[in-house]
Amino acid sequence: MTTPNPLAPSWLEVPSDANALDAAVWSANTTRDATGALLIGGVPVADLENTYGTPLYVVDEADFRARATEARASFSREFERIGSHAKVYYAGKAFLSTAVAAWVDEAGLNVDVCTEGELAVALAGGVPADRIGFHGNNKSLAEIDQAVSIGLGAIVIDSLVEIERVAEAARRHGAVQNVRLRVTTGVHASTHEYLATAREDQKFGIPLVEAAAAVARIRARPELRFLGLHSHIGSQIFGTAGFEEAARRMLELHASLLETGPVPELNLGGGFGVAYTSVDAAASLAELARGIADVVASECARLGIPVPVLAVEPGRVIAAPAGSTLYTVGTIKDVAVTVDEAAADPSGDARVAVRKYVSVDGGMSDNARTALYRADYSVRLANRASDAEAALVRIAGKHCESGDLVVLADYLPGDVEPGDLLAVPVTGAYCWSLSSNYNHVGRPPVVAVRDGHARLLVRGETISDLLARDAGIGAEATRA
Ligand SMILES: Cc1ncc(COP(=O)(O)O)c(C=O)c1O
Ligand SMILES: N[C@@H](CCCC[NH3+])C(=O)O
Repeated sequence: MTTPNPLAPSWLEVPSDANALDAAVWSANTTRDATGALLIGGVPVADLENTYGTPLYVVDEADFRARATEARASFSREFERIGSHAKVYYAGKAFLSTAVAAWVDEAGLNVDVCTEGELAVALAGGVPADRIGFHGNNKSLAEIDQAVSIGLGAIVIDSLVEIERVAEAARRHGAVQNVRLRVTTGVHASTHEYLATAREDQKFGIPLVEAAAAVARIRARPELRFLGLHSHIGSQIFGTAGFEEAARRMLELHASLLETGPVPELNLGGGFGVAYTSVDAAASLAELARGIADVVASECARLGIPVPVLAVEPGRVIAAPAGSTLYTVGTIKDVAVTVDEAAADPSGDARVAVRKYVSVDGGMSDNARTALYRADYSVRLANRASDAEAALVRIAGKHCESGDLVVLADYLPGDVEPGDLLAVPVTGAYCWSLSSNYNHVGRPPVVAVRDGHARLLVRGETISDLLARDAGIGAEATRA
């Protein structure tokens, strides 16, 4: 048994088996074959590497679809139990391609988009316009015009000026547009500061105290139909307490608005957290749906109002656990690090521990979350299993930036070597969608694996693609 490395974070335990695949973080159809190599959706990772190269985003299609179906079923079951009806929107920002849009459509979900790009993909994937919602704190006039012209299911108004903008577009098109109003409840969701969206001092929505006046302005426009309020408290939130508190605050306002007109729906947004490592304890969709339903039912009873139709917008909880990323190891360095407490030892007897820096062929360009939020991930050897003693590793990328890290800390078999394949789980949300071309590295492809077959969902970018976008007219002309 390996002794714990003093450089490891306190939550990270030395694994009894550094090859084990914890079901809490690996997609449902990830296994090891008889040789110890990973199979994802029944496809050997060596085949994926040979066909598509690395880095590679791999989506376990059956797992993704099952999570989409479960989201719809859990919220429908619980909301119908309290006499409501669920409208479940998949938040496309987590990860959207035309195939993914078709999967969620087939699972009976609506789709939530926040740009004309996401809208184009959802429509190209065959999602009917009336099942799409449009968000965003700064929708362009063109985006609003397009949304109204194609009869989008709902536009979420995010600021006062948008009331006029959407109404004007509807007037031009002779339409009546369904709208929601995004309200900031002041709930301080326990998540990374950059992922909290209902605190006072941020850009989304309008404050609770200004909402009634805004709704009056919406209702005064015959081109708009007020569907109800919208709240989204943030993302990667564990537990149900934040959502329940937001529901309470929203229902108070909802009830007061019912005194002056209809309010058929309430949208409580997304933000449901997932386990990124074995120590994260994420609530199940069933628990979340039950907790929200119970609070809504009791608040509506207390306020003496009918239970509205309830909308939710899960993204990460559907997409993240179904995805993983494959990398190839390039270089490895055993870096001797002075352990902090020992360094402060007056005897001067500083202790040194080794952190193994394992560098892979991707990095912050395919997974920005570690650099952006110091997000934790885990990692496993993918091309083989090994009995070697576990070593503390840090998985670094290939970018010219010391913060270019994919996995801050985990244990891998200590014989990890250049050429090995590594797999990082739970990368199905906000990895491809946040990817970049930093250092002129092309975005990796995305493949779906299912029943032993792989199919390309999104083509990777080659250096030729990047060069083709360069508007310079070639070295000769530039230098002339
Ligand atoms: C308005 C809105 N709805 C839904 C989501 C989806 O959130 P998540 O992927 O955390 O479920 C987001 C992202 O935080 C959002 O901004
Ligand atoms: N990009 C964030 C989530 C943002 C959610 C959208 N409002 C993440 O990777 O966790």
